[in-house]
Formats: sequence, structure tokens, C-alpha cells
Amino acid sequence: MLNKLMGKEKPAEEDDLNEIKPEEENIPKHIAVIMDGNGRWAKKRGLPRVAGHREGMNAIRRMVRLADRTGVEVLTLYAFSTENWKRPKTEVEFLMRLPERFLNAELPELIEKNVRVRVTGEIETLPEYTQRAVKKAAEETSGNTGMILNFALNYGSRSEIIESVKTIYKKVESGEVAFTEIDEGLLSKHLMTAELRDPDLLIRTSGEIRLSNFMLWQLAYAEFWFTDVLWPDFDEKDFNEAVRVYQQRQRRYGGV
Ligand SMILES: Cc1cc(N2CCCCCC2)n2ncc(-c3ccc(F)cc3)c2n1
Repeated sequence: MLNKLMGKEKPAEEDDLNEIKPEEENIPKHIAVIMDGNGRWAKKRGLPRVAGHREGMNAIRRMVRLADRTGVEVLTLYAFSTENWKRPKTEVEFLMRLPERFLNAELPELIEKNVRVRVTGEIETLPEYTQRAVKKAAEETSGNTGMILNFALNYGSRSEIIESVKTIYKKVESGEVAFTEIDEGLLSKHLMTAELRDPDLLIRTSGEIRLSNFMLWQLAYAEFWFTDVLWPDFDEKDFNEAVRVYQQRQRRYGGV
């Protein structure tokens, strides 16, 4: 259904799905992805949910290589929301091991590709081994100047905004900030994503059409592209279609 809805925006020419060249116009500089459908992917195959998460990491590997090759500057992946703690204990324990597993396998290639790894979220409440893995990756890639690979981990947008409001309130109380200085730019500067440009394109897989408390402030002007494809199945064809549709929208509507 969703693909039919989105299909009207399918790229005009078949060859539009060919590899996207970094020198092309209107490449989205920041792509954010809600990686949905991992459990459903496993269920369709009669496998345990964790098999879907494991295959979802392979889809991340594909996405990182595609985005880096295409000249994307920031790739944000929604890996774990503050709501995900409600999942079964065994699944959460498995998920909390994935950052370490992914980085142990991928960090050498990420460093070789000059990728900077960072994490957005409430890291300090994560298990010690998860914190250690993500802090090590952030430190070891801090000097890299290529694509920023930003994992949203234990992240919730509403709590991010509330914490920013509280910080600004305290700065006004202490006289560090004048009440009249409070504006959109000041709030943006206090969010966890302060050092990043806002997303240009949001991709959400598996047919869900909602934001799920993800970057609510930052996505204010982003293009949204939804697909029925389940995250573990997301491949180069899907990436190309999402970027081609984004390029067409930029040409049609532009920055006017
Ligand atoms: C909790 C969680 C779940 C997780 N999934 C596997 C991919 C499918 C979607 C969700 C499940 N992945 N995939 C990679 C990471 C990760 C996180 C931080 C980091 F610095 C490096 C890798 C991850 N973290």
C-alpha cells in the first residue's frame, strides 16, 4: 500500500536507480533512518527476533558504505529509543551488546574510511560495556573528518527538548543568558545534536508512518520517505530510490 502511495514519486527514468554519483546535485547532506521491521523480518522466516536485529546490522553496513560513497555528510541511525526498555529483558540484553559487536567488527574499516562515530542519547544510563564500546569508538574516530556516523542510542526527543529547556532556564536564572536571547537557535544549540546540521531526509522502513519520538525538533524541515521494505532487506535499490525522490522534490520545490 505505502509503496503505491509513494510510488507516484518513483524516479522518472529506470536508469535513475543507477548508482548515485557524489558530484550530483541535491544529495541529502544529512540522512536520518528509523530502522524498523527487524522483528517482522525474523517472524516471516520463523526465526527469533534477535535474528532480525543481527541481519539489521548487515543492513547498517550496506547503508554506511552507500552513504559514504554518495557523499552524505551525516548519517543518523535510530538504534534504540527510550521506549525500547519496555521490550522483553532478554531482547534488551541482546540489543545492549550490539554496539560492542558492531564496533568490534566495523571500527577498523570506519577508521580507514575517515568516518567519525558519535552517539546521541542518554549514554550514562546504559550498561557499562555498552558505554565503554561507544566511548572508545567516539574517541578513536574523533579526529576523522569524513562522514559522521551518528547512532541515536537510548534517545528520546521529548526528554532531549525538556532537558534543553531546563538548562536554558538555569542559565537565565544565573544571568548567563538574557530572557530576550531565548530563540530557536538557542534551543537548537542546547540539543544533543547541537554540532550537527538538521536532517535533510528521513527514511523510515517497514510501513510505519510516524516519528516515534525521534528528532522532533530537528526534523521540522526534512523530507520524509516511507517504505514498506523491512530494514534487514533495505538495499542499494531502496537507498537510490529514496535519494532520487529527494532530488526530484528539491528540483520541483527547491529552496524557494
Ligand atoms: C542498541 C542497538 C541495536 C542495534 N540494532 C541492529 C540494527 C537494527 C536496528 C536496531 C537493532 N544496533 N545496530 C548497531 C548498533 C550500534 C549502536 C551504537 C554504536 F555506536 C554502534 C552500533 C545498535 N545498537
